[in-house]
Amino acid sequence: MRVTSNSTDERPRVLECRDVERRFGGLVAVTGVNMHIHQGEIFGLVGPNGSGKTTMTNAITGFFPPQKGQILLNGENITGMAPHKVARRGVARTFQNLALFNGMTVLDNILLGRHVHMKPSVFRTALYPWLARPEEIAHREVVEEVIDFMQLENVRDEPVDVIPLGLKKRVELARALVAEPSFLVLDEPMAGMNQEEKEYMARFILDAREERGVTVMLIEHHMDIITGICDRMMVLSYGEVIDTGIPKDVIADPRVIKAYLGGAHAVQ
Ligand SMILES: Nc1ncnc2c1ncn2[C@@H]1O[C@H](COP(=O)(O)OP(=O)(O)OP(=O)(O)O)[C@@H](O)[C@H]1O
Repeated sequence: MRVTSNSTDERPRVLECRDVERRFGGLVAVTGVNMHIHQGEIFGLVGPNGSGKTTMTNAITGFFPPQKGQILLNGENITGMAPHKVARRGVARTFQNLALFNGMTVLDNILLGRHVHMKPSVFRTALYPWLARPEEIAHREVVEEVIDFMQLENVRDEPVDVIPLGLKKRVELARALVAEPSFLVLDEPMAGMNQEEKEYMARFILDAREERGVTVMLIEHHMDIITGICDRMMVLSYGEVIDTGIPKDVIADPRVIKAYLGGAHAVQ
């Protein structure tokens, strides 16, 4: 099914969520969520702890499908689709808690992000290793280019567990980017970072949009980052949307101020 935009923004909608609901037992984690993200946007998703941000991320990426509503990616209904199939459609994500493989190098962790493009031809590769060579070289080229883009050259051969948190978060973003996504979902990519590291990460996200044409959904608690780099934002509270719009307007909304002052995070 194709969906056309009926807002004043004529850009195609990469993502559209319609009346999405997800429950866990008796707990309604999100309900009645309507949202859309245009091609090329950086879209912020914010809300106090437990408001349903990660639940929406998991619903979109196929990890926990919604029980009600629809999710459309580039006009295609992907509701309930398995995560690997969503990934093959150009969606990559990072996780709130680091999901890197300790003991492996930075390079090998990033290389894992290419798995969506790798052919499962273990048998053929074992018998005829030379057939796998061109494919491996192509994967390596993408990885090298992303290592350069994310400025990880100096730590490429380090075990990932010994590098600082700011760099680990950068490795996660690099692993998502080597999948060559068109839509990137970032779940708190700046958690635990100092100001300088946050600004670096914000720059990489902006560059990913400018230089790689990626559309971004950004979950963040740091309101200064959201207002600084997002084109539009949406606020969830207790699993429901309380406002969507350009950051300047949304952070002035009394309902948003109340939700934040009632929670752990203040609007800055
Ligand atoms: N797998 C799960 N099983 C049971 N309850 C869950 C599960 N995932 C989320 N929840 C509940 O759903 C609600 C929304 O949680 P969610 O993690 O989506 O919020 P969040 O906005 O991402 O919070 P945070 O900012 O703390 O990460 C919470 O009450 C949470 O306890």
